[in-house]
Amino acid sequence: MAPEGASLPIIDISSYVNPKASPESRQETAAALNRACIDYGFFYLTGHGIPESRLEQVISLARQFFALPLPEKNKIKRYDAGGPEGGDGARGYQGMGENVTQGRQDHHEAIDLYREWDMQKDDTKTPGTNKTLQGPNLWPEQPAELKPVYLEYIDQLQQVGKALVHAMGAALDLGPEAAEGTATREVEDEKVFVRNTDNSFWVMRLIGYPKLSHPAALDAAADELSCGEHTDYGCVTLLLADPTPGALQVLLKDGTTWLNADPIPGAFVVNIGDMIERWTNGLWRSTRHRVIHRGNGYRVSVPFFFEPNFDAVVKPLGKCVEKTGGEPVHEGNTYGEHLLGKVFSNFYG
Ligand SMILES: O=C(O)CCC(=O)C(=O)O
Ligand SMILES: [Fe+2]
Repeated sequence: MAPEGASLPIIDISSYVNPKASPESRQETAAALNRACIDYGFFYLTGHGIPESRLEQVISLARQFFALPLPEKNKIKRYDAGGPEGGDGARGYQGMGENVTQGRQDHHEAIDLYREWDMQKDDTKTPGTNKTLQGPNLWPEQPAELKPVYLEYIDQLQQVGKALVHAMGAALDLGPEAAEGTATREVEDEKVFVRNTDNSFWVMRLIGYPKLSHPAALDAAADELSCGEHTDYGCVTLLLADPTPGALQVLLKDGTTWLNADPIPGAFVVNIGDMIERWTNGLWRSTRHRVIHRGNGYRVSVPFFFEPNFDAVVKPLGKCVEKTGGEPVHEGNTYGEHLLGKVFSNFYG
């Protein structure tokens, strides 16, 4: 385990949320962010402007949903794409143990929400069925406030995501924003991530973790995992979790030390995903993490995955290739292709 008292860095993003902030304050934020991304790939995010009361409401509504009887939760069950139930293989409620990471069952249940499909639909399907990801979100009827509160929260999160990826572009020293009219999606200036996420194909998971019946001793490999070891496959994750300590653990760069990422009230736990690792040509790594819920209560977390646009081409940025020795780690493909590959392999399969 990590030395007692060790903790992830804290990044205050207010200088990028506030349009009037000084260049000096932005520079300071960008420098701190660069260090956090190099050293950890994980950090706490404060100064985002979403009130703590809203964060508490989001957790409480998710908790109320998971406390419902199973038949009620199964009203929004996720079904395979193309089937008679009208599922799209991705959206909806997933029961306990359906999620698999590295071939092992995870001990959690979840609702998965995605950006609504606003691109052309594949019309080669049988009428009344959906292609993968092309169905509507399945919102629970109960609790009734969940949908309106979450829709507003998702709008707020996208603003935070935008400020954060802007700061990331600055932290990589990609250069000032290109002149208006010349800034296409391919231009690699400090706004490159902002433009390639301006129609973010975001994902949100509401996750419920019951108490494990055979949790491992603190240092041992776990018998039962709440969520197995993985990296996140997208851009940046803004995680909101209830106060349960000791559940989320982050693997430090030494490759052996697990650090508890215990929640700080009002802050998000943020981590970078595989798309940022690819864009930065490995300068910033997506960090491995896992969940082993050893407490007695029922733990709730709500990660928001702020992802690239579905059609964004994600390939190593020239400046990052230069800084890392000149060999690109990937030839590039669209985020949509990458995501579909994940959906078909049960994500962390
Ligand atoms: O519940 C958590 O703390 C983290 C969940 C997670 O890592 C994920 O959903 O990718
Ligand atoms: Fe994760």
